[in-house]
Amino acid sequence: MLNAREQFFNGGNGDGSVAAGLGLGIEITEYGVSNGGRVYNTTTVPMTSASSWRTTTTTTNSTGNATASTTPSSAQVSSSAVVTKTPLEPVAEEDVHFDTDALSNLPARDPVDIEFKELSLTVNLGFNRGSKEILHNVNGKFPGSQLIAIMGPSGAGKSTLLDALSGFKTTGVDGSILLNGRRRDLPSFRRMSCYITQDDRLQPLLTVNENMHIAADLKLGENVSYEEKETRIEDILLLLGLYDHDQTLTMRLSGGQKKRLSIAMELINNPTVMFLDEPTTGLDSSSCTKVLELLKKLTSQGRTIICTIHQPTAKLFQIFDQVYVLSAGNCVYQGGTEKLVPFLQAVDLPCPMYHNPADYIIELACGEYGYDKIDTLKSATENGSCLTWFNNPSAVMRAETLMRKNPIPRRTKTRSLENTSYTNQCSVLLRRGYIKAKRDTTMTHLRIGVNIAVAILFGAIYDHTGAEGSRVLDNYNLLFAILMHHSMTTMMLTVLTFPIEMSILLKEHFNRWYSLKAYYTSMTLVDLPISIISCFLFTAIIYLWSYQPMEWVRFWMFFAISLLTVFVGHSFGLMIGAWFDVTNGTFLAPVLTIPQMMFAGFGVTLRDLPSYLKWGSHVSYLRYGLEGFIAAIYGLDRGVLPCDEAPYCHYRYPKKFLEEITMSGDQFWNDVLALSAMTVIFRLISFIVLKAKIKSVR
Ligand SMILES: Nc1ncnc2c1ncn2[C@@H]1O[C@H](COP(=O)(O)OP(=O)(O)OP(=O)(O)O)[C@@H](O)[C@H]1O
Repeated sequence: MLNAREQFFNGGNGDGSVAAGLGLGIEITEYGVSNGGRVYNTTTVPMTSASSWRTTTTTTNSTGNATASTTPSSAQVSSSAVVTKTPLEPVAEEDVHFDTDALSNLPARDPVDIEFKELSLTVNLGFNRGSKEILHNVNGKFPGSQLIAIMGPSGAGKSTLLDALSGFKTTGVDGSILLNGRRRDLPSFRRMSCYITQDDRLQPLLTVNENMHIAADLKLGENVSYEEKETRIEDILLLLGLYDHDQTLTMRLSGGQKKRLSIAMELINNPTVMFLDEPTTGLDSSSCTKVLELLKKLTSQGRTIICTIHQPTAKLFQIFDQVYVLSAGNCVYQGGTEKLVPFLQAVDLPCPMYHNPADYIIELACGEYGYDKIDTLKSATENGSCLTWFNNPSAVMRAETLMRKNPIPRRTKTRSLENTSYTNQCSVLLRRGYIKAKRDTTMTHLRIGVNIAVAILFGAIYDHTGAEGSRVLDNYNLLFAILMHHSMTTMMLTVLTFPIEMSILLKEHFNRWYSLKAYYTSMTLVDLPISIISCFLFTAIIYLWSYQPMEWVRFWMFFAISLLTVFVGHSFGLMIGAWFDVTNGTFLAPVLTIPQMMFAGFGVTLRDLPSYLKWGSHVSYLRYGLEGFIAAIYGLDRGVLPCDEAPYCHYRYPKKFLEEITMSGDQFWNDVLALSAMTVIFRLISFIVLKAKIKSVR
């Protein structure tokens, strides 16, 4: 005899037969018995073709958890198996193929039961605005090896609950979270779990295969052989239907493929608990089904998978084992998906005919049928404490039983959360950075191209200014323009691109791929060659074209100041990019550069600055850059300048020019020191800001 849920989703009549609706669809009727009464619920699922049926065999394991396997064959019925039928998607040529055999190569995990009691989460609303409680003492139990959906209307607190359970959010969290009956030890829990964000934070310029290898090298480390990593990657790609796309750039993948790649990358170290924030958002119904079916398969090996989902269709809803529904931070239902209709009947809020129960409970949770109904549901579920509506309530183990059944988890000696050493992390991240840089049209190609183009433009405008005594002021303008170019281009590029990188950093760092220190070191090192190459090309072109003094020592001094200005600009941009989002960053970067220009000694000489503003010139990196350029071009006792273009040559003697701009031309090493110190200070601040940012989102 089919149970209520199976009949609801299959349209079966209790004997395995299906009520078909003459090609338009199938009418599905669910009925369950609760409190002595019948619950009726019908819905219509469109049917693509009469022949497209797949048989799902649902077996019940010893813990009462349902496991499902899908075959395209005709029904197989055994005493312990219930045969259900679901419409099969038309198989397109490029349709995804999940190789379930590959699943058997992934080591199974010991299931972990998650329980939370009186869980509340309060956020600070900012200075003088007080705080707000988002989760209100909710309770719940997520048994191991199950696919669990956290549902609820928008703003109900789904993501917040997921954040609290995964340990992504720790500030303002109150109450207890138990793993197999014991209080959660966050570091060990983070070692066994992963969090997959709603937006696919993937490296777009790497292929699927490269992304997988980087993840494997970061998560499995040097001790696992290449062959072993390769086998695991192959298995996961086969399992997730990505094997045929392993040479495709991630940015060219479809939404569903990106989602599967996010899952694939986290599967490499085989987590026991997986948290997914809205894995189906932005996907078409077929991709949604594929992603959820895949997750369901993963639970069969002991993994507990918890995802938030907005409002699943009837077809998607049936894939979940258990559902947890929130309304304004309170639990309004917890239990098996098949028990939802009987539950609603039991609380006297029967699901109307032709209504998807998932839709109906959300409507109730939204308060569409009155806010008193929310209170009714909340008290019926005892804010998540009630286990009556679980698929198999008698199989749900109490915390004490779980504690006795599961040994005390081993404590690891290492304090570090990452699986591999700092040097391994740096070398893998450097490799990833190198691949990205090679393909990055903005940070590499455009940057080098812009440097060449601007150098040519400046060269054409300031042709010969470096050698001609009558054009010293033009040359001075050129030096300042070069300075602005070096600082602004790198700064703005960083301000615009770093926030995107930041979101990937947050995800990967939380999932323990690498430490912030390793990330920062590799990021700094990856940028070095690009900065040096683009700066050298620029310097060579402009130096020759504008006829600056043909002395090697002056050339290298000029190049050194240019490069240091690039480093300061990059570090300054990084500081702003780490602190602010793109909008605020693009506004602030130029705004903060203007005072630096004012204090550079270019418009107003350093001598003429009001005494109370003199400090400004000491903190302006443009001042040190300009002074360094002047030392390189007009310092070192440069001789008399030729004056071929004009009869009157005011600055024939460079010393006179130096006097007028109140620069001595012998401060080169001080300027180098000041620029280097500023680079280090800005880098240090950026690191601290990044660290604080990572902490603050939690
Ligand atoms: N840091 C915060 N400061 C203030 N309010 C917050 C903060 N974080 C979350 N909230 C509020 O908490 C409530 C729950 O947010 P949450 O993102 O968990 O909802 P959700 O159910 O996941 O919604 P959605 O489905 O729309 O993503 C919302 O009203 C949200 O505005």
